[in-house]
Amino acid sequence: MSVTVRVPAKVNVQLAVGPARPDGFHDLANVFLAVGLYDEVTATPADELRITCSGPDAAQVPLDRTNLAARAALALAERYGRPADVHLHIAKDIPVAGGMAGGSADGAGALLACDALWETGASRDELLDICAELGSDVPFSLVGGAALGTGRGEKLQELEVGGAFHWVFAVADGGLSTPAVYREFDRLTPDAPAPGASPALLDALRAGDAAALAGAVSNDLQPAALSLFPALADTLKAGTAAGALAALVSGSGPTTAFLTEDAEAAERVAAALRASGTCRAARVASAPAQGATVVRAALPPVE
Ligand SMILES: C[C@@](CO)(OP(=O)(O)O)[C@H](O)COP(=O)(O)OP(=O)(O)OC[C@H]1O[C@@H](n2ccc(N)nc2=O)[C@H](O)[C@@H]1O
Ligand SMILES: Nc1ncnc2c1ncn2[C@@H]1O[C@H](COP(=O)(O)OP(=O)(O)O)[C@@H](O)[C@H]1O
Repeated sequence: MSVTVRVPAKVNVQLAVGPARPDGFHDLANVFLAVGLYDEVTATPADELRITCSGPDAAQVPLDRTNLAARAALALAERYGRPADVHLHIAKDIPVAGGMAGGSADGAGALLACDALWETGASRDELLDICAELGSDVPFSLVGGAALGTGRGEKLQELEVGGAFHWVFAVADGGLSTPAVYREFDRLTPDAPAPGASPALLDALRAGDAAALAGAVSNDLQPAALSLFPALADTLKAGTAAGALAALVSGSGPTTAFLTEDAEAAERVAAALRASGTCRAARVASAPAQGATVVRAALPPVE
């Protein structure tokens, strides 16, 4: 038996960041939107825990127990007092270290896949608790759609979305470390106010209104990401010049995100970004996307 789970990437349409807390994390008003770029995690019984990864960025993914998929399997196995005897294969399509929560997606995907394979009977709330232990963004990868994350981003309130939004993601050459971007935020923003969600942004999501959403998106980590990766300013300019309604850094970056009017506009902006030479790749995706979902449960092939 093997189980395959598909998990989406995310963009933060609002990322409001407060001051550093005593535990080193930052309180957030983090409006997550799941987008249609996916990793797939397949769990198959094995003698011991083993991680493999395929895809263009596979070489950048750790295959040891620091991999979020491995940590998810170990956490679930520990909770249910059983061995984590599973092979997890990650088919990776989400850019690595790009601010699109690819590692978090694999953590949520592995958790759901192992849960189905081991038939633990864990409740949704139990799975969400394990996700929150794995990382601030992991609960959202399980839930998908759109949600407001408060606390360090792990406390979720699901949001209504009234229509499809069409995005382009420009993948940068290189990655950014999330802790380094938060540290740069602290340096640049010594008096950060308490974060709050924007009512105009929540209205725009509810209405499915791309122009209104474009006027309301914001990312408090963007100045920090630009400070550490100044070339991103050229990518943002190229997408804006090509007609994007809004251009912003995705989360801690360095992937940049462009909101467009419709699917055709997204293809035009993606082509212009590719031609601009300011990014490694440009990917089109629509939102909202479904959270972690079992897409296949199959018996092994007969030998
Ligand atoms: C910035 C965001 C926006 O959604 O995502 P990415 O752009 O990295 O994908 C998140 O806040 C990243 O969440 P995630 O990547 O899960 O972070 P974690 O593993 O929990 O924490 C990694 C490190 O990021 C910093 N961190 C994270 C979350 C938070 N609310 N405050 C923080 O200061 C801390 O330095 C922490 O040690
Ligand atoms: N399954 C995974 N996929 C990708 N990166 C992972 C994974 N597990 C752990 N990591 C580590 O997490 C770091 C951040 O990766 P990722 O989640 O892709 O980016 P981001 O946090 O910017 O969205 C990587 O540099 C890598 O060392």
